Amino acid sequence: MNEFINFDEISRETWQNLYKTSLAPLTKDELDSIRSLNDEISLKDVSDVYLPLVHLLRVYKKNLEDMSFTKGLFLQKIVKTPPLIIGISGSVAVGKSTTARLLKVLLSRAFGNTSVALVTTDGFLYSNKELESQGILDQKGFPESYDMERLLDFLYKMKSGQDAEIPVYSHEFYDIVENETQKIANPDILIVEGINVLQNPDNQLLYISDFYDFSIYVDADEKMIEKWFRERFDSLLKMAKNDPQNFYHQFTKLSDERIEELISETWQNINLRNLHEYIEPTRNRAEVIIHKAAKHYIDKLYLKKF
Ligand SMILES: Nc1ncnc2c1ncn2[C@@H]1O[C@H](COP(=O)(O)OP(=O)(O)OP(=O)(O)O)[C@@H](O)[C@H]1O
Ligand SMILES: CC(C)(CO)[C@@H](O)C(=O)NCCC(=O)O
Repeated sequence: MNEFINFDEISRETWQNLYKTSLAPLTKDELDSIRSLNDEISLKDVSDVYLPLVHLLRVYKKNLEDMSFTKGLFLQKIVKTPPLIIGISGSVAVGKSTTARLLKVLLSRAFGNTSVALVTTDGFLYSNKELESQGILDQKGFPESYDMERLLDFLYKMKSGQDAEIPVYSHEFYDIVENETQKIANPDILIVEGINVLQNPDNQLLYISDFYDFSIYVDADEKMIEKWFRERFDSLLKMAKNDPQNFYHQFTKLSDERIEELISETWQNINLRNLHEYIEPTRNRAEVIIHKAAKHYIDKLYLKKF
């Protein structure tokens, strides 16, 4: 069966005209804050693709508020609207965190007086020490490398209006950071970004996907994603050159051939395998698939029909 049978394929040209009216242009401060996230982000993408997406999210948010109100009427009590939870998934290095950070800026702008929090599921990876003791350090990113129960518990707390503290992962240290946590205090909107956002572990009473009100899968041709993975690896090496604390520092002393081998092995045996086996199979659970072509240019989107 066609995987996209349940989706409308929408070209960028059609999408950008779906909601053009009454969008105020971005202010200089907003443009600066977007550029500071990643100075490569195309501002044309922001106005053509992300602003209509924010409008669609407004519809989902309103729907959630209406539902809480109506439920309250039925139960004859005040039901507080839970936070709108948005999941963002896709391959390693496809651009999930950049998309998530951009969306955070745009949602804060679009919904005045609304707190928007962003977390990455990287924080729910087991520490290197734990992965090593289970003999699965080379499977970082695979389902068994995450504490999914803790992630579920966190999402449950968020939906029930409680505060939470979660662990922090550092790409530079390649590990969970000891004695550091991220505090999340009862936001109105929560963005959860990670490769496993749409994965449902077996034998759980609660499904992770039950917590999302909206979900996005960032997609691209795998040759393209490999290119972005390689570019990011290069920039991590550059950043690590003069920093012996950085995990990537050890690689800066290797020959170009050895580095090439290392990148190819990591991509082929870990990240690409993970994409094929565990990440891509969750793609059709998303509400929206954002498809990127060369240079991160968004060429089309898929919107779930029902
Ligand atoms: N819209 C964009 N425009 C230009 N460059 C981008 C864009 N999105 C991502 N990138 C670049 O692509 C690379 C991967 O992006 P990012 O770190 O956001 O990916 P990710 O999916 O969150 O990766 P991971 O799962 O490993 O954390 C980075 O080098 C980033 O600078
Ligand atoms: C932390 C994850 C799992 C996800 O962001 C990923 O970036 C990662 O580190 N994967 C392991 C293989 C690698 O080093 O790319």
